[in-house]
Amino acid sequence: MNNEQPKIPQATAKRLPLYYRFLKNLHASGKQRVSSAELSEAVKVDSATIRRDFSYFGALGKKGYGYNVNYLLSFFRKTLDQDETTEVALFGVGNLGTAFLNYNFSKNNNTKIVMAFDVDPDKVGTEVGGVPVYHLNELEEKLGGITVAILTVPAQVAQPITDRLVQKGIKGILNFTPARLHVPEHIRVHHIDLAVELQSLVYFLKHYGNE
Ligand SMILES: NC(=O)c1ccc[n+]([C@@H]2O[C@H](COP(=O)([O-])OP(=O)(O)OC[C@H]3O[C@@H](n4cnc5c(N)ncnc54)[C@H](O)[C@@H]3O)[C@@H](O)[C@H]2O)c1
Repeated sequence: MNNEQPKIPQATAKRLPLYYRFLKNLHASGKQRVSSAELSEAVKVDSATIRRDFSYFGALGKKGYGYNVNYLLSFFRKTLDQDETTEVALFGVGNLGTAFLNYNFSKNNNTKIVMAFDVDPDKVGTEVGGVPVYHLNELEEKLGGITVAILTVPAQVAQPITDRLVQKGIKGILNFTPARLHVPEHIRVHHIDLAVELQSLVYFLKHYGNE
Protein backbone atom coordinates (compact mmCIF):
# COMPACT_ATOMS: atom_id res chain seq x y z
CA MET A 1 0.00 0.00 0.00
CA ASN A 2 1.13 3.53 -0.80
CA ASN A 3 2.78 5.14 2.24
CA GLU A 4 1.26 8.56 1.59
CA GLN A 5 -2.22 7.19 2.04
CA PRO A 6 -3.94 6.29 5.27
CA LYS A 7 -3.98 2.64 6.17
CA ILE A 8 -7.25 1.11 5.10
CA PRO A 9 -8.71 -1.91 6.90
CA GLN A 10 -8.43 -5.13 4.93
CA ALA A 11 -12.17 -5.64 4.66
CA THR A 12 -12.48 -2.16 3.15
CA ALA A 13 -9.56 -2.74 0.78
CA LYS A 14 -11.27 -5.85 -0.55
CA ARG A 15 -14.32 -3.84 -1.53
CA LEU A 16 -12.37 -1.14 -3.39
CA PRO A 17 -12.28 -2.90 -6.78
CA LEU A 18 -16.05 -3.34 -6.57
CA TYR A 19 -16.60 0.36 -5.91
CA TYR A 20 -14.08 1.28 -8.54
CA ARG A 21 -15.74 -0.70 -11.31
CA PHE A 22 -19.14 0.77 -10.55
CA LEU A 23 -17.82 4.33 -10.35
CA LYS A 24 -16.05 3.94 -13.69
CA ASN A 25 -19.37 3.01 -15.27
CA LEU A 26 -21.09 5.95 -13.60
CA HIS A 27 -18.39 8.30 -14.81
CA ALA A 28 -18.65 6.91 -18.34
CA SER A 29 -22.38 7.66 -18.31
CA GLY A 30 -21.63 11.26 -17.32
CA LYS A 31 -22.70 11.17 -13.68
CA GLN A 32 -20.97 13.60 -11.32
CA ARG A 33 -22.41 12.55 -7.99
CA VAL A 34 -23.56 9.41 -6.32
CA SER A 35 -25.29 8.78 -3.01
CA SER A 36 -24.34 5.97 -0.66
CA ALA A 37 -27.85 4.56 -1.16
CA GLU A 38 -27.34 4.34 -4.94
CA LEU A 39 -23.94 2.77 -4.47
CA SER A 40 -25.35 0.38 -1.93
CA GLU A 41 -28.03 -0.79 -4.32
CA ALA A 42 -25.53 -1.30 -7.14
CA VAL A 43 -22.74 -3.09 -5.29
CA LYS A 44 -24.91 -4.82 -2.69
CA VAL A 45 -23.02 -3.49 0.31
CA ASP A 46 -25.08 -1.76 3.00
CA SER A 47 -24.84 2.02 2.98
CA ALA A 48 -23.49 2.31 6.53
CA THR A 49 -20.53 0.16 5.50
CA ILE A 50 -20.04 2.26 2.38
CA ARG A 51 -20.03 5.47 4.42
CA ARG A 52 -17.51 4.02 6.83
CA ASP A 53 -15.34 2.69 3.99
CA PHE A 54 -15.35 6.03 2.23
CA SER A 55 -14.53 7.93 5.40
CA TYR A 56 -11.17 6.11 5.45
CA PHE A 57 -10.13 7.81 2.28
CA GLY A 58 -11.34 11.24 3.22
CA ALA A 59 -14.43 11.18 1.03
CA LEU A 60 -17.10 12.68 3.20
CA GLY A 61 -20.43 12.59 1.46
CA LYS A 62 -22.67 15.56 2.04
CA LYS A 63 -26.29 15.03 2.98
CA GLY A 64 -28.47 15.49 -0.07
CA TYR A 65 -25.43 15.78 -2.31
CA GLY A 66 -23.67 12.45 -2.12
CA TYR A 67 -20.11 11.75 -3.22
CA ASN A 68 -18.14 13.39 -5.96
CA VAL A 69 -17.56 10.72 -8.59
CA ASN A 70 -14.37 12.31 -9.97
CA TYR A 71 -12.78 12.61 -6.56
CA LEU A 72 -13.52 8.99 -5.76
CA LEU A 73 -12.27 7.78 -9.12
CA SER A 74 -8.96 9.54 -8.84
CA PHE A 75 -8.56 8.16 -5.33
CA PHE A 76 -9.24 4.62 -6.50
CA ARG A 77 -6.93 4.95 -9.46
CA LYS A 78 -4.08 5.97 -7.17
CA THR A 79 -4.84 3.41 -4.51
CA LEU A 80 -5.36 0.46 -6.78
CA ASP A 81 -2.41 1.37 -9.02
CA GLN A 82 -4.64 1.09 -12.05
CA ASP A 83 -1.92 2.33 -14.38
CA GLU A 84 0.26 -0.62 -13.63
CA THR A 85 -0.66 -4.05 -14.94
CA THR A 86 0.03 -6.96 -12.65
CA GLU A 87 0.96 -10.08 -14.54
CA VAL A 88 -0.41 -13.35 -13.23
CA ALA A 89 0.44 -17.02 -13.85
CA LEU A 90 -2.21 -19.74 -13.72
CA PHE A 91 -1.59 -23.36 -12.75
CA GLY A 92 -3.92 -26.10 -13.99
CA VAL A 93 -5.68 -25.60 -17.31
CA GLY A 94 -8.68 -27.83 -16.55
CA ASN A 95 -12.34 -26.89 -16.26
CA LEU A 96 -11.86 -23.96 -13.96
CA GLY A 97 -8.48 -22.81 -15.29
CA THR A 98 -9.73 -22.81 -18.89
CA ALA A 99 -12.70 -20.67 -17.91
CA PHE A 100 -10.39 -18.11 -16.25
CA LEU A 101 -8.05 -18.01 -19.22
CA ASN A 102 -10.92 -17.39 -21.60
CA TYR A 103 -12.33 -14.70 -19.34
CA ASN A 104 -8.93 -13.23 -18.45
CA PHE A 105 -10.35 -10.50 -16.30
CA SER A 106 -10.85 -8.27 -19.29
CA LYS A 107 -13.13 -5.98 -17.29
CA ASN A 108 -10.42 -5.42 -14.76
CA ASN A 109 -7.57 -4.36 -16.95
CA ASN A 110 -4.95 -4.00 -14.23
CA THR A 111 -4.45 -7.74 -13.91
CA LYS A 112 -3.68 -10.09 -16.73
CA ILE A 113 -2.94 -13.79 -16.89
CA VAL A 114 0.10 -13.96 -19.13
CA MET A 115 1.08 -17.62 -18.84
CA ALA A 116 -0.31 -20.93 -17.70
CA PHE A 117 1.18 -24.27 -16.64
CA ASP A 118 -0.10 -27.82 -16.86
CA VAL A 119 1.32 -31.34 -17.13
CA ASP A 120 -1.11 -32.75 -19.68
CA PRO A 121 0.74 -33.26 -23.00
CA ASP A 122 -2.45 -32.37 -24.88
CA LYS A 123 -2.45 -28.94 -23.27
CA VAL A 124 1.24 -28.09 -22.99
CA GLY A 125 2.40 -26.10 -26.00
CA THR A 126 -1.09 -24.83 -26.85
CA GLU A 127 -2.66 -21.45 -26.22
CA VAL A 128 -5.90 -21.03 -24.31
CA GLY A 129 -7.64 -17.67 -24.52
CA GLY A 130 -4.44 -16.34 -26.14
CA VAL A 131 -2.31 -17.41 -23.15
CA PRO A 132 0.57 -19.88 -23.70
CA VAL A 133 0.46 -23.11 -21.70
CA TYR A 134 3.87 -24.36 -20.54
CA HIS A 135 4.84 -27.60 -18.84
CA LEU A 136 5.12 -27.39 -15.07
CA ASN A 137 8.79 -28.38 -15.45
CA GLU A 138 9.34 -24.98 -17.03
CA LEU A 139 8.06 -23.05 -14.00
CA GLU A 140 11.45 -21.80 -12.82
CA GLU A 141 12.54 -20.88 -16.33
CA LYS A 142 9.40 -19.08 -17.44
CA LEU A 143 7.95 -17.41 -14.37
CA GLY A 144 10.33 -14.45 -14.41
CA GLY A 145 9.26 -11.66 -12.09
CA ILE A 146 5.61 -12.68 -11.85
CA THR A 147 4.38 -12.14 -8.31
CA VAL A 148 0.82 -13.45 -8.39
CA ALA A 149 -0.39 -17.00 -9.11
CA ILE A 150 -3.78 -18.65 -9.45
CA LEU A 151 -4.05 -22.32 -8.50
CA THR A 152 -6.66 -24.40 -10.29
CA VAL A 153 -4.83 -27.72 -10.04
CA PRO A 154 -5.91 -30.91 -8.24
CA ALA A 155 -5.65 -30.37 -4.46
CA GLN A 156 -2.84 -32.87 -3.94
CA VAL A 157 -0.36 -30.96 -6.10
CA ALA A 158 -1.19 -27.50 -4.75
CA GLN A 159 1.39 -27.52 -1.93
CA PRO A 160 4.39 -28.72 -3.97
CA ILE A 161 3.63 -26.09 -6.63
CA THR A 162 3.26 -23.47 -3.90
CA ASP A 163 6.68 -24.39 -2.47
CA ARG A 164 8.27 -23.84 -5.86
CA LEU A 165 6.45 -20.54 -6.27
CA VAL A 166 7.68 -19.40 -2.86
CA GLN A 167 11.24 -20.26 -3.91
CA LYS A 168 10.74 -18.09 -7.00
CA GLY A 169 9.59 -15.12 -4.92
CA ILE A 170 5.83 -15.20 -5.42
CA LYS A 171 3.95 -12.66 -3.27
CA GLY A 172 0.31 -13.64 -3.61
CA ILE A 173 -1.64 -16.80 -4.41
CA LEU A 174 -5.30 -17.10 -5.27
CA ASN A 175 -6.08 -20.66 -4.29
CA PHE A 176 -9.16 -22.33 -5.76
CA THR A 177 -8.19 -25.80 -4.59
CA PRO A 178 -9.57 -27.23 -1.34
CA ALA A 179 -5.97 -27.64 -0.06
CA ARG A 180 -4.89 -25.43 2.87
CA LEU A 181 -1.55 -24.00 1.85
CA HIS A 182 1.43 -23.50 4.11
CA VAL A 183 3.46 -20.45 3.19
CA PRO A 184 5.90 -18.12 4.95
CA GLU A 185 4.22 -15.22 6.72
CA HIS A 186 5.10 -12.55 4.16
CA ILE A 187 3.16 -14.36 1.42
CA ARG A 188 -0.50 -13.74 1.04
CA VAL A 189 -2.92 -16.53 0.17
CA HIS A 190 -6.55 -15.91 -0.66
CA HIS A 191 -8.52 -19.07 -0.54
CA ILE A 192 -11.71 -19.32 -2.57
CA ASP A 193 -13.73 -22.36 -1.71
CA LEU A 194 -16.89 -22.38 -3.79
CA ALA A 195 -18.40 -25.29 -1.87
CA VAL A 196 -18.01 -23.45 1.44
CA GLU A 197 -19.38 -20.21 -0.03
CA LEU A 198 -22.40 -22.03 -1.38
CA GLN A 199 -22.99 -23.83 1.88
CA SER A 200 -22.79 -20.62 3.87
CA LEU A 201 -25.21 -18.93 1.44
CA VAL A 202 -27.70 -21.76 1.91
CA TYR A 203 -27.22 -21.55 5.67
CA PHE A 204 -27.90 -17.81 5.71
CA LEU A 205 -30.96 -18.15 3.54
CA LYS A 206 -32.31 -20.83 5.80
CA HIS A 207 -31.69 -18.99 9.06
CA TYR A 208 -31.93 -15.33 8.19
CA GLY A 209 -33.85 -15.20 4.90
CA ASN A 210 -32.39 -12.42 2.77
CA GLU A 211 -32.43 -9.66 5.39
N1 LIG B 1 -14.57 -27.03 -11.45
C1 LIG B 1 -15.09 -26.37 -10.45
O1 LIG B 1 -16.23 -25.87 -10.49
C2 LIG B 1 -14.34 -26.14 -9.21
C3 LIG B 1 -14.96 -25.38 -8.26
C4 LIG B 1 -14.28 -25.12 -7.10
C5 LIG B 1 -13.01 -25.61 -6.90
N2 LIG B 1 -12.41 -26.37 -7.82
C6 LIG B 1 -11.07 -26.84 -7.57
O2 LIG B 1 -10.22 -26.32 -8.57
C7 LIG B 1 -9.25 -27.27 -8.94
C8 LIG B 1 -9.38 -27.56 -10.42
O3 LIG B 1 -10.67 -28.06 -10.71
P1 LIG B 1 -11.08 -28.47 -12.20
O4 LIG B 1 -12.48 -28.88 -12.17
O5 LIG B 1 -10.66 -27.39 -13.13
O6 LIG B 1 -10.14 -29.76 -12.39
P2 LIG B 1 -9.62 -30.40 -13.74
O7 LIG B 1 -9.27 -31.81 -13.41
O8 LIG B 1 -10.56 -30.12 -14.85
O9 LIG B 1 -8.28 -29.58 -14.02
C9 LIG B 1 -7.09 -29.75 -13.33
C10 LIG B 1 -5.95 -29.44 -14.30
O10 LIG B 1 -4.73 -29.46 -13.57
C11 LIG B 1 -3.78 -30.15 -14.34
N3 LIG B 1 -2.73 -30.67 -13.47
C12 LIG B 1 -2.69 -31.85 -12.81
N4 LIG B 1 -1.54 -31.93 -12.09
C13 LIG B 1 -0.86 -30.80 -12.35
C14 LIG B 1 0.39 -30.30 -11.94
N5 LIG B 1 1.19 -30.97 -11.10
N6 LIG B 1 0.80 -29.09 -12.40
C15 LIG B 1 0.01 -28.37 -13.23
N7 LIG B 1 -1.17 -28.79 -13.68
C16 LIG B 1 -1.61 -29.98 -13.22
C17 LIG B 1 -4.57 -31.22 -15.07
O11 LIG B 1 -3.87 -31.69 -16.22
C18 LIG B 1 -5.83 -30.46 -15.44
O12 LIG B 1 -5.69 -29.78 -16.67
C19 LIG B 1 -9.50 -28.50 -8.06
O13 LIG B 1 -8.64 -28.45 -6.95
C20 LIG B 1 -10.95 -28.35 -7.64
O14 LIG B 1 -11.21 -28.96 -6.41
C21 LIG B 1 -13.07 -26.64 -8.99
